[in-house]
Formats: sequence, C-alpha cells, structure tokens
Amino acid sequence: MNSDLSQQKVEISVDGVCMVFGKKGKQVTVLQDISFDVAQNEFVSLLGPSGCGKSTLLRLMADLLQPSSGQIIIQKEHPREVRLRRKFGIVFQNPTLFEWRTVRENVELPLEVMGRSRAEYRSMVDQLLETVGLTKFKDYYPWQLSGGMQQRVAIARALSLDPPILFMDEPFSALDEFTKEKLQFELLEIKRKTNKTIVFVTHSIPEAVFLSNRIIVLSANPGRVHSVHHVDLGEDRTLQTRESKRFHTLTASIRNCFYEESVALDDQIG
Ligand SMILES: Nc1ncnc2c1ncn2[C@@H]1O[C@H](COP(=O)(O)OP(=O)(O)OP(=O)(O)O)[C@@H](O)[C@H]1O
Repeated sequence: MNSDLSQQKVEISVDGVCMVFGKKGKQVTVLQDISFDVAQNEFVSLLGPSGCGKSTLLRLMADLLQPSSGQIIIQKEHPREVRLRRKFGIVFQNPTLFEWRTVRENVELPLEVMGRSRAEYRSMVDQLLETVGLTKFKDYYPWQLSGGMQQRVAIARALSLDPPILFMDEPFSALDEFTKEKLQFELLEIKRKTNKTIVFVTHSIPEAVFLSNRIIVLSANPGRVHSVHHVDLGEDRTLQTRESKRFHTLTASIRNCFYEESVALDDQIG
C-alpha cells in the first residue's frame, strides 16, 4: 500500500481551501484553510462528524461547487477540465439510477452520452457487471433490486468511462451492516484490480480504517484538518483485519481524536 507518500505522484492537491456559504443573510464559514494531497492510486477517506463539511469538500473536488478561496488541482488541472474530460467518476449516498433503464442500460449511459458505439463497449460493460456481481441481473430494472445491488450499479456506472479517480460520498451509509461489509470488500477488490485513486467520505471510523491508506480527520465549525492518519494494515484486508490488534489501535486512536475535540468544544461553550 501507499505508505510513503513522498515517493508517489500527487494526483489531487487541495491548497488553502475555504468555503463560505450565505445562510439566512449571514455568511457561514464551512471549510477553513484546508490543505492536503492525495497520491496516485491512494485510497483517502475524509472522516468527521456530521456537518463538518466532508461532502462540501468532495463537491469542491468534483467541480460541483467553487471554493471561496484557495485552489484544488487535479492531475495538474482545474477540476473543471478534469470533469469535462470525465477523468473522475462519482458515487453518492443514494444511487440515483434511471428507473426506466435496465441495470446494463444504466451502466452504459455515460458511454452513450460520450457517443461511443455499443459494439465498442459491450464487452467492457459485461466485464464491469461481472466485477460488481450483477451479471445475472443485467436486464433487471432498478426497482427490482435491493439497495446494495442498486449501489453496485451506481459504482459500475461511475467506473464505465474508466476514470483514474473515483469520488465516493458516504456510498454505503444507507445500507444494512451485512451489505455494507460485503460492498467494502468488493470496493477493495475493485481498487486492487483497477488501481483507481479513491477519495471516500464517511463518518464511520471502522469503515475509514478498513478501507483507507490514509484518513484525513476533519473537525467541525468551521471544518478544518484536525489530523492525518496513515493506515498500515497492509494490502490484503480480510475479516481477520477487522479483528486485528492494529485495527483496534487505529480505530481507538482516531476515536480519541474526536473525544478530545468534543471536550475542547464543550470547554469553549462553557
Ligand atoms: N449549498 C449550501 N448552502 C448553504 N449551506 C450549505 C450548503 N451546502 C452545505 N451547507 C452547510 O455546510 C455545512 C457542511 O455540510 P456538509 O454536507 O458538507 O457536511 P458533512 O460533513 O458532509 O455532513 P454529513 O456527514 O451530515 O453529510 C452544513 O452546515 C450545511 O448546512
């Protein structure tokens, strides 16, 4: 895994990013002076309490919002260029599938939009459906699938143009524990096979530790980088990984960060 960042190519650079929203006539600073890099092929999680600005930060990276100040550079370009050239895929908490299109047709949509011919992408889509375990369900409609299966379709669709980068915003948080664990394993397998760079938003400490090479912990009000944690759990993560002493040490140390933060906040409030 990517333990030594200095040896790796920087894929995403977030530099001094601030985000201020206007709310009820007031200016609210949601993100303050956020800086970090993501290396090529790295799996980085943005972890923090609800409302600390994780989704906002991901949306800034995906060019769905513009920062109030600071800048984001992806593969040496502005996120707009990267978005227009479809160099990242994005998966949200809700799969947002087209109900009138089958599983296969949902996955094919970005390829159709890009004007690719079906003959060109047919076998690649078959491969993708195989990767996410949906071959048998390729002719089903979204409403015939479970929540986990729908999210698999969304992941396959995000990968259909083979982007080097995948942004994921709490993709498993609406799923039951069993499905969530299964999809976490599948995501690691996809990462192993395709070598994507992944930025993953979550508020689950065990999820972040299990999946990531590095975890950026954000604190709230305003969102700032609280701490950065390298996850030295090796490349092959299994059920045993979750039971390992190192896994528990890492989750405990991150949990303590949140505890210190909330005690400090309580002290400030008085
Ligand atoms: N477009 C917007 N206009 C005004 N305020 C916004 C907007 N988008 C987000 N916010 C505010 O920014 C703050 C951070 O929201 P964001 O969704 O980024 O947090 P989060 O850490 O992802 O939360 P959660 O884990 O609950 O999804 C919240 O207070 C939210 O109300």
